[in-house]
Amino acid sequence: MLKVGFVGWRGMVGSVLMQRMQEDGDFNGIEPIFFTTSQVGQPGPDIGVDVPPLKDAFDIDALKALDVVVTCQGGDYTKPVYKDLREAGWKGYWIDAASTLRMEDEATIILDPVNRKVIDNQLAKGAKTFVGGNCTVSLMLMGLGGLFEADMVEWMTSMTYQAASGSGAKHMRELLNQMGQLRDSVGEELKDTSSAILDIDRKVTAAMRSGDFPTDNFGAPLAGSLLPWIDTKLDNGQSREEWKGSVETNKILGLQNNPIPIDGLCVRIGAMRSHSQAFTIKLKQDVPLDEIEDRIAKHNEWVQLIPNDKDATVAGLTPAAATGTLQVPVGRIRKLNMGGEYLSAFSVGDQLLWGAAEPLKRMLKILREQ
Ligand SMILES: NC(=O)C1=CN([C@@H]2O[C@H](COP(=O)(O)OP(=O)(O)OC[C@H]3O[C@@H](n4cnc5c(N)ncnc54)[C@H](OP(=O)(O)O)[C@@H]3O)[C@@H](O)[C@H]2O)C=CC1
Ligand SMILES: N[C@@H](CC(=O)OP(=O)(O)O)C(=O)O
Repeated sequence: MLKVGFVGWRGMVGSVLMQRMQEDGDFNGIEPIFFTTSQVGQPGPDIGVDVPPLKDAFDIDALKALDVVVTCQGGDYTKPVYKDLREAGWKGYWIDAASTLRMEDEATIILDPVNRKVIDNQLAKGAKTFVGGNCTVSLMLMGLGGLFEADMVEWMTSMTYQAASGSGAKHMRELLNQMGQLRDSVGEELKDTSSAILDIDRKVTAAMRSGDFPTDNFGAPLAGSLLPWIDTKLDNGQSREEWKGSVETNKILGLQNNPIPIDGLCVRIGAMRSHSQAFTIKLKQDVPLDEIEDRIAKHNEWVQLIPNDKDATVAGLTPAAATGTLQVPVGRIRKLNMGGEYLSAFSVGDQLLWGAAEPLKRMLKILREQ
């Protein structure tokens, strides 16, 4: 029975992973051992089977006894511990949600409905390090995997609308506090349906700009606004999040030697936990729309084709519709005015499921089936 250590299981991503593993009975047939960076000795989580008290996540000897480490603890944990553990001679499997190791040669980015062949090849070569992809990248590939599989994409832009959860739990709380503060600033005026909307707007804007508006986490108002920058700046003017779109996609697809150009702008919006993306895709050839839709729809069981009409779009192609589900709706598929090779599409997906926890959960299952 595989001895599997879980680190970061009580965080936001880790909690989603625990929930999904319980739903699918994934704790049966493994020996789960739970680790912590702050609560050593406390009881482990209730997962329906007995588990020992929490162990120290920095105890290299305890980690060395494991066959698999699954970590959702973040890069600050991965950075020192992975190195120390490998240097101590550990040959087990490391499955990680953090971005730290993704672009390392020894790491495979995991998204098995898209790159199962790459994963299997790496396993056959003895690879031991498997890392979940960036959330926008994984969600884009889950939605448009059919086009990449058919080698139809010459280049692509992705303009994102990313949810607060991508920055963490504190940011989700801050977004809600911002929303509440905006609403409260005009509570009386909203009760009076004849009050002037421009007065309401002026008050809301003043509230957003006031010194007591809660912005400690985002650094600026997000509710009623947006933030067209995610992560740090690179020398070429891209944000790191934008850079990941290209390098991670091509690594997942095994195309590092002949990469598909992908770029765009990443924007934080006031959604809670589903990321959306608008794509402009330059196809290699002018392919009829019905063939394109067919390839997208048949690629995997989670992609959900949304007809390009208003009712279907506002009902099904939104964060409100996708959150909490494994579905990846893709819609607004149409040819652009620029010509038959130019395609638009829009996708939505829960960034804590396919964007974070689900690929890790599935990788553990792949290891068990070996
Ligand atoms: N947020 C996201 O969208 C994505 C995140 N990731 C990766 O996953 C990592 C973890 O992200 P996320 O889950 O958002 O981080 P969290 O901040 O929710 O959790 C991280 C750790 O914080 C500790 N912690 C301290 N206080 C609490 C508390 N009150 N409740 C729960 N945990 C607490 C826990 O460690 P302990 O039990 O040891 O104290 C926990 O494992 C990220 O750093 C990133 O690398 C990857 C993809 C997407
Ligand atoms: N950066 C993503 C979330 C995330 O954690 O990404 P990564 O796994 O690449 O660090 C966002 O802000 O929406």
